[in-house]
Amino acid sequence: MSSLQVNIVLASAILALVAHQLFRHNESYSPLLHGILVFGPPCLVAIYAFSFGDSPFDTFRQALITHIATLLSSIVVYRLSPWHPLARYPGPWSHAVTALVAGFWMATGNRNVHVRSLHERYGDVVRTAPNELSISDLSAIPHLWNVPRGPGMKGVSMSHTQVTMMGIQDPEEHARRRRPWNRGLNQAALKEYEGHIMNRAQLLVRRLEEQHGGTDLSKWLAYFAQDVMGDMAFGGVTELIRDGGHNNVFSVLEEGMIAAATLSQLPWLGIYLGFVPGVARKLTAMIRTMADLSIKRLERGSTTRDLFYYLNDEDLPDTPPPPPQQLADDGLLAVVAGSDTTAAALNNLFYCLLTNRATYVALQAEVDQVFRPEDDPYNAHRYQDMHYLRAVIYEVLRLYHPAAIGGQRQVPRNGHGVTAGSLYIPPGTIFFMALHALHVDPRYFTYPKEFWPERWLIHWGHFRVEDARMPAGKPQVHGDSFVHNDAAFIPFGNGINYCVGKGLAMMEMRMVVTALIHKFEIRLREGWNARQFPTQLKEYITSTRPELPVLLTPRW
Ligand code: HEM
Repeated sequence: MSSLQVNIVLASAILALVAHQLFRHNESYSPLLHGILVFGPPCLVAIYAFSFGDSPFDTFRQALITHIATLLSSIVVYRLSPWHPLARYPGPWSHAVTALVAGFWMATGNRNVHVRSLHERYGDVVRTAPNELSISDLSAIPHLWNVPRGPGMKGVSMSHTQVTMMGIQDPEEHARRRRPWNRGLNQAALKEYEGHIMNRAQLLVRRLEEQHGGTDLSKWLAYFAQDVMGDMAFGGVTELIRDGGHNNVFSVLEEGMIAAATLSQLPWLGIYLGFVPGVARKLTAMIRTMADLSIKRLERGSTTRDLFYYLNDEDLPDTPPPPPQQLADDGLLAVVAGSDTTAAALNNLFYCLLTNRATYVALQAEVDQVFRPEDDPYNAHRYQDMHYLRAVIYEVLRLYHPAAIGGQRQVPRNGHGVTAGSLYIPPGTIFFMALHALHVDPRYFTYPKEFWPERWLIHWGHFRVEDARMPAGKPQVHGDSFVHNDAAFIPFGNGINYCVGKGLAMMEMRMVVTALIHKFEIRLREGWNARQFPTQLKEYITSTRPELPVLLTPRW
């Protein structure tokens, strides 16, 4: 090797170490900056070698190889070193080396189960990626909700500049974008939507009455949730309950979800893929379809007060309307956050009911107490006193949380970090509140992995634990040994980013469950292996909806 070549290798290696430090201090998702840090130093070295008469192309190739090899080695060594800010937190070394491992788990749909197993092994705070913690420390969590959102949604949107409200990291900008959502989903607005939801629930019942010989309930529940969100977000673009699923514009959602979930762990990859036409086709189709629907809704104008009416500031005539791109982003968010979550929750709920006959019978008794055979079971006002129904819904949300990746946050890079109880989270750290792990933690819930709605009624003081029915095959629990910690149940999140659609979701779930239980005797199709359902349940951004074959017999 000539002395010039030695100089080239040395210079490239030193510049790579400098580039790593620059990148570490100014973490950015800008592809331009990444390009400068990766290709800039080898270019400088090539120019230097050229001045000595060396071929710039050969030098550039050699410098680039040295630069990338040194950069990667430096990153790996730093991430595993005791100087890394997250070095003190336990976790598998493979997760500390690269976020690709977390991306892999997300792509399998089993990330939550995996994270729960990591918490069982390593404790309440686990390093799940080089710069990421998962937190299930209940004393810390209440202090963490108002930390700004993490960068995951940049990957989902495949852009570092254009994200939905859920991806806005600046708290002030988020609060501004959230205002129309708050107006469009508050109690007064929900009252206006009741009629729409009732129409959809009535149509659902009528169509189910026609399904002689059985049907896949999962499909109908999804049609219901998607038609409702189509009404809310785009002024009624779909008639899935009426016409069936062919031409279902929302099927792109399901297809794009695996890519979206994976890229939420690897935002930089999502941003790069956004520049490559044809890659992540399904995700791009999902984003484009929702944008088209928003544009069509804008062109049609509003005929009714739906969520879009508020998102478009039509209730504030003196306010200029938001830019169309913002509406397209909001429409996409409404449909992803609002339809898939509710559909999955309903599907899981009926699975739990149909595999727990005693619970089904108890719920049916409550429904029959409130609604006589000749009554219409769509009166939302009367759901308020249906405590067993609420307990069943809560129990399903606890056990099978449908918004799997809720709760990602990032401590601002330019501050002092966040102290929450005994926990210190350094600046720049991304973290998740491990909702699923909390929901099934035996420190907070007795028989945590059992579907047992009675736990809520005991907790609310409706009866004593001694008088309660236990989960099948479980010994009777007495007095103080019953554990129920409400603070560990956070299905809709909390703080400034909590789920703005909670009221709508609860109204939809109450109405559909009450209507179906009131109108039908529902059984699982004979011979169907119910045990396969939980194994088919995957969590991407929202959970999947495995098939649920049922037989519905009208009761009256
Ligand atoms: C069972 C159903 C649902 C569950 C379990 C659920 C759960 C969640 C969770 C956990 C979050 C994240 C909170 C956080 O990061 O702190 C969230 C956010 C959100 N949800 Fe829901 N959700 C449901 C239904 C709905 C519905 C029907 C809508 C209606 C549009 C909706 C709209 C939203 C929106 C817009 C956000 C983002 C809020 C923000 O960024 O400020 N959700 N939801």
